[in-house]
Amino acid sequence: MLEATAIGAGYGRKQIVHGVDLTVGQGEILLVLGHNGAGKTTLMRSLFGLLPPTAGRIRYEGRDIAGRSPAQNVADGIAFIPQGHGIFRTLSVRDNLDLGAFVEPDKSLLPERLESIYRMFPILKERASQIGGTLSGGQQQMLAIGMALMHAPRLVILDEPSIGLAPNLVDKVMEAIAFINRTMGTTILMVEQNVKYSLPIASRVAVLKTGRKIYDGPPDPLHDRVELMKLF
Ligand SMILES: Nc1ncnc2c1ncn2[C@@H]1O[C@H](COP(=O)(O)OP(=O)(O)OP(=O)(O)O)[C@@H](O)[C@H]1O
Repeated sequence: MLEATAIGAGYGRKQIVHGVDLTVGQGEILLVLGHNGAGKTTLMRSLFGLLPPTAGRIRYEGRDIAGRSPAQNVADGIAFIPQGHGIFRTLSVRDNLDLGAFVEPDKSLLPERLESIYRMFPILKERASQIGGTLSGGQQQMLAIGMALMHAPRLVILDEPSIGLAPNLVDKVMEAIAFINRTMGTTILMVEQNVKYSLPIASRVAVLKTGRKIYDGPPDPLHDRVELMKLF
């Protein structure tokens, strides 16, 4: 579904990502691991169009998308959920969800979509009129995912959805991501630091180290702590 080849990215003259190849197959959950500062966020931002890559090619569903704007990518079925959720903190839960649907041209699809999100995250229905910024961290993450789902993306890019969450909430967020993947067929590209909770839901894993990919393969070998440590 997504095929990035020899991606380079950075800030000004500071090159952060060096020649990374990354493919995400239709229906996969690709987990991107790596220590702090490895360049995971920089890579995701460049794939989504927030930071134009300095090198390489990005193909999505067979089309070249390098250089496209985030708005064009959203309209083409890609959602990006940034670190720290990216919700509108001063707006209500319902208003956030409505804004998530902003790019959907067929508004008649929205009531059913909203109901399915409420079924998935009943807390969002209970708190529909509450101001987003007053939700707990876990609830804000659910809202960010709900907003993304309002435009029925085919590919969701998530940047560290577990950050700042208590372990029981991390578990719930991972469960929700796996559920969306399984029931809606949504392809997931997810950056995480929390190996314990993210590895069990991954179909494949890529590990970045100082801007280079050093592992790309099945999650199974990484359940072995010694193998995992070799990569960090
Ligand atoms: N806007 C920016 N301007 C300049 N340098 C930046 C910018 N954003 C990130 N960097 C640098 O790029 C490097 C990689 O950062 P990045 O956020 O991509 O890593 P990461 O793997 O996502 O780390 P973390 O897991 O801590 O979020 C770091 O050295 C960081 O300081």
